Amino acid sequence: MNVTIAPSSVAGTARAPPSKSYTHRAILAAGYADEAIVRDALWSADTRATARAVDLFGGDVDRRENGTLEIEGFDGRPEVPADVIDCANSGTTMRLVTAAAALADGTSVLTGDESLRSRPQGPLLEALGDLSATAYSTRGNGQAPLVVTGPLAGGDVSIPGDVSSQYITALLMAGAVTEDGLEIELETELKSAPYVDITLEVLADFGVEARTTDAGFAVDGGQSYAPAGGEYAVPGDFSSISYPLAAGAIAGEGGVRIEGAQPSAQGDSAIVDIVERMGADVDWDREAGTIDVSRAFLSGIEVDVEDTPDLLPTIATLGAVADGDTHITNAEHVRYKETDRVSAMAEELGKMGVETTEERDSLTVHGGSSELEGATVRGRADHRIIMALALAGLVADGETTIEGADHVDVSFPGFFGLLEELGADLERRE
Ligand SMILES: O=C(O)C1=C[C@@H](OP(=O)(O)O)[C@@H](O)[C@H](O)C1
Ligand SMILES: C=C(OP(=O)(O)O)C(=O)O
Repeated sequence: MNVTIAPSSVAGTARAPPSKSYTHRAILAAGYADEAIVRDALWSADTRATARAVDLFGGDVDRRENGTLEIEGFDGRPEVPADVIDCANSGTTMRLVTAAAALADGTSVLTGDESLRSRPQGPLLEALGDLSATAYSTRGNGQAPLVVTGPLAGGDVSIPGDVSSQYITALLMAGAVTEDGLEIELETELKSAPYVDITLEVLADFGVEARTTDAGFAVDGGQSYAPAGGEYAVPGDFSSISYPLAAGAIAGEGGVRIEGAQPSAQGDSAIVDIVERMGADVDWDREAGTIDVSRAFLSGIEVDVEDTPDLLPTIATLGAVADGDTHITNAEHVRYKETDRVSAMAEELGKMGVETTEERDSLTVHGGSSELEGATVRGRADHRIIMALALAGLVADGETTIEGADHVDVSFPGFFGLLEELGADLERRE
């Protein structure tokens, strides 16, 4: 699907979709449990991949009409899957499920789409191999397809922290049901650290204790997953909220209200502060979970995305509209996502007349020098690139066509419907 957006202003109320990160963890935690109910779950291409893995491990994820997931777990002991586990486009699924597969008494095979088969899995495979499992890449390049043979007893392991925090999440979630537990030593500084905080929060909500240590993290073995009252509810997604929030800041003449924005462990709630620092008029009522934003004159700022890699595409678009330079630093790990998002935003915004300076670890967007020009841009099969370019289309001069826009299904299936409801003038073509 291609989407063409004409210059538009936006106004009205947007409901935040449920958090993708919390949903993945809740589905898998329910899998590790005997049974659990997960309310307000995100049902998207990525979270369906995690649900499929739980099914293949011998659990059963049943989605009711109201969106509630009734999950029968595999009770800490995954079966050897009867089929290859297809993680589709989801890095979170592949990392979390690789560690779960290492608990099975036999061999699992994991694969994914072309993008996922190019992302780094090596450090996690090595960590599992250093424990009692066997884990390797079929091509010997640290990328999927992956073959994992368990079982895993637990022990001490070390792993880099600057490639993906998902390795830590994966080890902590699996470690809790090993015999001996896991002591995880970080070999390098941890990037994307708030995602491990999300994990610790979900584990605690499922009655599992894990902790930070001087060297990294630790989890005792022999624990059971069970949420209080048998139920768990997923909060709203701040990475997704970044798009209507930025739309309001650049094109929200009538003001945009976002609902479902209760505080949680998500580092990406930093987007509220970022748009405010750029000069937008923002009011976040944390108790009510509402954010009100309206259009204002924006100025470029410096933003460190070490903790918040998924915000880079949104910040790049905000920087393109703002006056002056927006300097996005600590961004190397943003190159290991569905696409190399640093280059992708530099190149696609470049087609719209925006000048950028790209370095290995940073992106500077030289905003405000001239008006954005409508252009045909490539979505690069990356949901966040597509959504960030759609924002640019709201304020560009002339029409902007985003090729391959269907991939928003990965994290925000209702994205274009929501933009339309807010008043955006857009057309979909199959
Ligand atoms: O654990 C998670 O839910 C995620 C962790 C982050 O990845 P990295 O830890 O690989 O940076 C983030 O980019 C991804 O969208 C979701
Ligand atoms: C990088 C992302 O997710 P994942 O790592 O799960 O593919 C994302 O949602 O931006």
